[in-house]
Amino acid sequence: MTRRIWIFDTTLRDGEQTPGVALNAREKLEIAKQLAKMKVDVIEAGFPIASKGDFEAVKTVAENVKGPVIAALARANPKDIDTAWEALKNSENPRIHTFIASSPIHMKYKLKMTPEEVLEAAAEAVKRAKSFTSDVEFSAEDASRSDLEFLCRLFSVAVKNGATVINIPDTVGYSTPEEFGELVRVLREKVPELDRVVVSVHCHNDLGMAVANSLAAVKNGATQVECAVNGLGERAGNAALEEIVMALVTRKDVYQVDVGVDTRQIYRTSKLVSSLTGIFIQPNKAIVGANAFAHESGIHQHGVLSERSTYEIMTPESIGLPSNRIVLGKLSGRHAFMHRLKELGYDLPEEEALKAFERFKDLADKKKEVTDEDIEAILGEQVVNIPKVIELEYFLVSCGNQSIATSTVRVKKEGKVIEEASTGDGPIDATYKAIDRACGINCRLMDYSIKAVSGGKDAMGEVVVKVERNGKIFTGRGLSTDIIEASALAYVNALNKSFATNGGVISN
Ligand SMILES: CC(=O)SCCNC(=O)CCNC(=O)[C@H](O)C(C)(C)COP(=O)(O)OP(=O)(O)OC[C@H]1O[C@@H](n2cnc3c(N)ncnc32)[C@H](O)[C@@H]1OP(=O)(O)O
Ligand SMILES: CC(C)C(=O)C(=O)O
Repeated sequence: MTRRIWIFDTTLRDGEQTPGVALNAREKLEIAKQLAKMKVDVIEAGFPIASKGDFEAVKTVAENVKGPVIAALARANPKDIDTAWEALKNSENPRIHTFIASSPIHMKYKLKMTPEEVLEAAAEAVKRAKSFTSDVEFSAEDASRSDLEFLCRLFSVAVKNGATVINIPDTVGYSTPEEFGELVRVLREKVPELDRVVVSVHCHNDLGMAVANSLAAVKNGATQVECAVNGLGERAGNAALEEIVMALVTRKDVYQVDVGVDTRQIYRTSKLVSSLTGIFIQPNKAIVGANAFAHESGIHQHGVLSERSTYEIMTPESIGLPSNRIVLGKLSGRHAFMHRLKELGYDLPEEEALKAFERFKDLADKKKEVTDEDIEAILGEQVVNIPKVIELEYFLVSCGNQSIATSTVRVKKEGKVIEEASTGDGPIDATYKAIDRACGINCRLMDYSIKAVSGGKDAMGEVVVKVERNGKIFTGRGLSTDIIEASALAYVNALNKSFATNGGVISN
């Protein structure tokens, strides 16, 4: 039989210690309900002595969230413990979590207590908590920097006085995985009482090793892992719940343990926590970052499109994401582009598709991400194949709120390169007049419209113009990340259509 690991979620307690985060009772309840839906084993709802608001929040969670154990934190003193119980007492599964520091630094400078006094306070705290509930967790704060013999005595005292969960925190994220795994192993060996209780770990991420340390602890017999959604927590945060769970699930061959978490709720939980705490998730964050299941480079895209497991070690569906993402950009290749064309419903002859691919690559050089709208726009331009009697080679505009707009354009016309300049009512009018001069024509702009056809600051602008020449109206369309270029291209496109009706001849 495989060992079952308890997932103890501390998003609402240590997670709330993230600088800048404060959750009210309603927000804590919403997150707690989602954590229960995700089937975590324990929800640490808060630290009731901290404030009236946190007391109310823990009480609200305790009274309304069914399923997981609801824990509340308390220092090793009667008032904290009584207050924690007052907040928890209506829960169907209440746990008091009491703690005291055990390292020489913390005992001397912070608590100003001798080791014997700490032992005494721990024993009293656990006893008092036990008078309220059978489920009592005891933590030795800064355990990883404590004297081993003292830590063994402290844990032994806590269990003898009724603790049912013993937690070993790496409070300042100082341990390495080898050291921390060894600490768990040695404690289990030296403190026989630990056989009767849940052995828990609580790792901080100051050196970026919280998850690795927690997993090393699991390898060495820990049966509960304390963690927070999105890795929230004091300073650099706690071990990230989603990383712990997915590591245990994905590498079951290594850890050989089970968890009760419904992993398909991970993504939704992460989003909810991010939006209620206001702490944004970095795109390359493991499991829940926007890029965790996105593929941008051609070789990877080709691999994933042929067989997902080439570059995906877990499925996006397993964390509740509908699908992976093929991001089209300058590093993408033909396979991914053709695949997207098919998804968009285009079945182009190979030659056309390759032409579109070239245009896509040109655009991708100017733009971070090429969206579906960009591709639609590229194809829209390409399908209407107008002979290019004139081509815009170059333009330069100068304008400002205190100066007259001037535009210089270089146009290739019937094989010849012509440069002209003009002033105008704004940069676009000046550019259109300069193009007219270069072509030796006169036409009237009847209509002009512009819209963004994709999102973001680097959105493509699509300009549509209606131009009147010799009594006929021609529509032109231009597309670029630069709106003046889009405007000039639309105008040139309309002119080329007008020349096409005249057998490709430019006449006024
Ligand atoms: C490692 C962790 O994450 S522990 C949890 C940390 N979380 C928090 O601190 C958030 C909530 N905290 C608070 O709201 C406040 O700090 C309170 C309400 C707990 C205490 O506030 P105050 O009474 O104003 O004390 P303050 O925070 O300044 O100092 C902490 C006091 O608790 C004592 N203390 C710290 N840990 C413990 C402990 N585990 N058991 C007993 N006493 C403790 C300190 O020695 C200090 O005592 P002193 O006032 O006699 O010098
Ligand atoms: C209270 C304990 C578990 C803690 O948060 C820590 O040591 O980091």
